[in-house]
Amino acid sequence: MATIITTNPDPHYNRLEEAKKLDETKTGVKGLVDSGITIIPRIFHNPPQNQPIPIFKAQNPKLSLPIVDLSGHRSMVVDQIHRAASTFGFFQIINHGIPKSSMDHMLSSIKSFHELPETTKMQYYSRDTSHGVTYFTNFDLYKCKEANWRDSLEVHLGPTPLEREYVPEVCREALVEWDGRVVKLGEELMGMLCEGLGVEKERLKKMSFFDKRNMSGHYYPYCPQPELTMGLKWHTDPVVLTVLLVNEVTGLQVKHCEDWIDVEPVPGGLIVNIGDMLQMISNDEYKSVEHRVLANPNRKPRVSVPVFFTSSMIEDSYEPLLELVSSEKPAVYQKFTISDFMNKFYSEELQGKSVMNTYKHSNI
Ligand SMILES: O=C(O)CCC(=O)C(=O)O
Ligand SMILES: [Fe+2]
Repeated sequence: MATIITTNPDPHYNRLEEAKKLDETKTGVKGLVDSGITIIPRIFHNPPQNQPIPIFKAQNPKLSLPIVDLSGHRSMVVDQIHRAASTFGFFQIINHGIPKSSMDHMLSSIKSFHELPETTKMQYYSRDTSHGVTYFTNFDLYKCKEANWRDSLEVHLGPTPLEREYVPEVCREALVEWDGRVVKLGEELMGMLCEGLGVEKERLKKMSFFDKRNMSGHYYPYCPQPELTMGLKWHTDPVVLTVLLVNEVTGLQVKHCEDWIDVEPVPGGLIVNIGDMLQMISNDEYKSVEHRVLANPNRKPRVSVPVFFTSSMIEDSYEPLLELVSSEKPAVYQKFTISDFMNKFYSEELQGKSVMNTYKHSNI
């Protein structure tokens, strides 16, 4: 029989009660910090083997993510993006056409939301996403083994038009503007990613593979014991593509050849990463790569704003594109629907790549 390793020697620790207690404060992790705690609750403790060691240092400081200058010659840009997406699964882009002022406005609006007076912010706290706007801590709080030191505001932007009245006023204007800009950029990136694969972008459009977008406004407050927990545990994104805006507080790490590498955000740049669904339909040509965020040891909060692109046709079947399948490179994945994929994703805690792997053909 397998030995069950428990890191919980405290007989009084009750995970569910601790989760409930945190949830009922409706002020998330930031609320804990504001209450002046210096010892983090047990629910945030990672087992020693999952704690980031050496703390705050990547294992391979010499490696860094490719930086792609979108103002370069198109064929060169397509080639660079193709290479980055097939290896790191992550890259940074500069000269992407979104003004710095718009990026700063988006980041400061998300920061302002999380720093609203508790009584105002609490009104948005919920685990019900039906209005398309929710503020919460740890979407998988009741399922995860250990919680992350992070709070989030989640907004469903499209294709169903955003219900503006549900969006907190402090970030409404910035968000609507960001959405408009990021949709254009996402389309442009997807076009180049398709070109790199030799696939017509119209094919994906017809499949509605890229028509939906969700935004998260994450806030990683100061953590008094950052060596014991994570800002966000390692995972891959269960979407097609992610365009990520971050402030200057570092913490994001990307896995590359068994090493964790630090992402040093380029001023004015954006981070782009391939999601599981693009890896699957590209028949493993593009890679959806594991990443994580360290708990923030700085007094200054870390703010990040990913926009996740995915499909709204949740009952349609998707599979590796026929153009990318041959006798030398047979289809790696079976057909999948977004609804089945997401049900599997939400039934587990956010850790690992297990969902994508469940669709692998058994002979691969
Ligand atoms: O905060 C970050 O930089 C990354 C967030 C992320 O990976 C996610 O929300 O999926
Ligand atoms: Fe992610």
